Amino acid sequence: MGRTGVLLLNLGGPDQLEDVRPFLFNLFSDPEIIRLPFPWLQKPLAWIIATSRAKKSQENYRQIGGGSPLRRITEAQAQAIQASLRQKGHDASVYIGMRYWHPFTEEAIARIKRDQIEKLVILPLYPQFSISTSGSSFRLLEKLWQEDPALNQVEYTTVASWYNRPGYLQAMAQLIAQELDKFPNPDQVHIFFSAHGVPVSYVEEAGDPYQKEIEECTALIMQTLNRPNAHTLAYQSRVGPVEWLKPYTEDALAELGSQGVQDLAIVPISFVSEHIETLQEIDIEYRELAEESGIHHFQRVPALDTHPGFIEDLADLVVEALEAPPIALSQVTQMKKMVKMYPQERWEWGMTTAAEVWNGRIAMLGFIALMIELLSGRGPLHFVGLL
Ligand SMILES: C=CC1=C(C)c2cc3[nH]c(cc4nc(cc5[nH]c(cc1n2)c(C)c5CCC(=O)O)C(CCC(=O)O)=C4C)c(C)c3C=C
Ligand SMILES: [Fe+2]
Ligand SMILES: [Fe+2]
Repeated sequence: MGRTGVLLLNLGGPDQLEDVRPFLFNLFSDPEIIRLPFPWLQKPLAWIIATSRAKKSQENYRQIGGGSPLRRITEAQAQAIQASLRQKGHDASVYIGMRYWHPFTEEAIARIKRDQIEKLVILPLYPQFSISTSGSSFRLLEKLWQEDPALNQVEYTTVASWYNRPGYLQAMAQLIAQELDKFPNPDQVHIFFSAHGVPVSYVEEAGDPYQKEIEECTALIMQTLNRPNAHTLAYQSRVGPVEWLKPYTEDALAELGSQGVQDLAIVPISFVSEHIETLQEIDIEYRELAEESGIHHFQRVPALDTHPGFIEDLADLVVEALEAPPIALSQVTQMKKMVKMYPQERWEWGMTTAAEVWNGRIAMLGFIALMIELLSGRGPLHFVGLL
């Protein structure tokens, strides 16, 4: 067998406060994160949102030590997977490809080429598939493959999602059980699954399987845990004025508090590492909100990070993927049936030339209004909290 590699895909996060604004710019420049009918608007809008959000976001990163721990944790996960693969007799090199910050996916691909990797497993570190996460990274890789004929020499396979793996479910159940057992009455504790949200339109219009996979994952974890506790699933980290998946975490916490729930264990479910949304949003903001709502005992279940059972399961997943027939990047997006990734075939309201002209005029007016709002500090986007 030739040289083997594993490419771990992840989001990336700012290493220091100065990185926050360019990191946000990269994130909002991604059409899978903000979907605009006019590609030429993408970068100016990304610049505006990144610039206006940077201060608030920097403050959040300051509260967790001045940067994201994501790179450090992902590197530890990569090393642990590599070591586990070696123990299983597979001499593979593990690479990290982040979508919005260093080490970028492009850098990982350059290393893979330099090391003359012949067989590659592409493995997102997101248990569930979303257009906005794994989908965005797959799309970028598709583009890199199209642009560089040398990559055709790499025989690769792709893993779309893996939220139903027994080893992952057991590791999650074990971490939850450990947290429940810290309470005086473990069976009375309400288990609160908090998933990262996405806009409703991703699921209902674009066919993102994310919500379905999150719901199935929650049910499977509860089944594996095999305890009598009540549980809730809600969605956190909403950005912008559009409707996101509901219930929102803040509303569901307030509702449970008003129902008299006092003991609660919150489980971050869409991400396998500690990051800004566990360390800041849950540990600081939601904790405060829960306490105000009367939930006096609020424990957060830690992220998996380098949990040995979890790492071993990912290493097994890599071995299985190497032995199974290869899955192409294009197949992965088709497998998630109906998923329409940007650019969409044609926007309904852009079918006629007249409509195109009007769409352009409206977009230009919107852009001017946005600039005025940014300069004046007043306007509808400030009102709804986006700026
Ligand atoms: C599975 C997890 C994630 C989904 C789904 C997701 C969708 C999504 N995110 C934004 C906007 C932002 N995300 C930000 C940070 C961030 N997002 C995830 C995970 C998912 N995002 C993680 C792990 C992180 C943190 C990385 C780190 O630094 O530790 C941010 C920046 C932080 C902030 O300013 O709040 C934004 C903005 C959208 C719009 C979206 C779906 C469309
Ligand atoms: Fe996000
Ligand atoms: Fe957030």
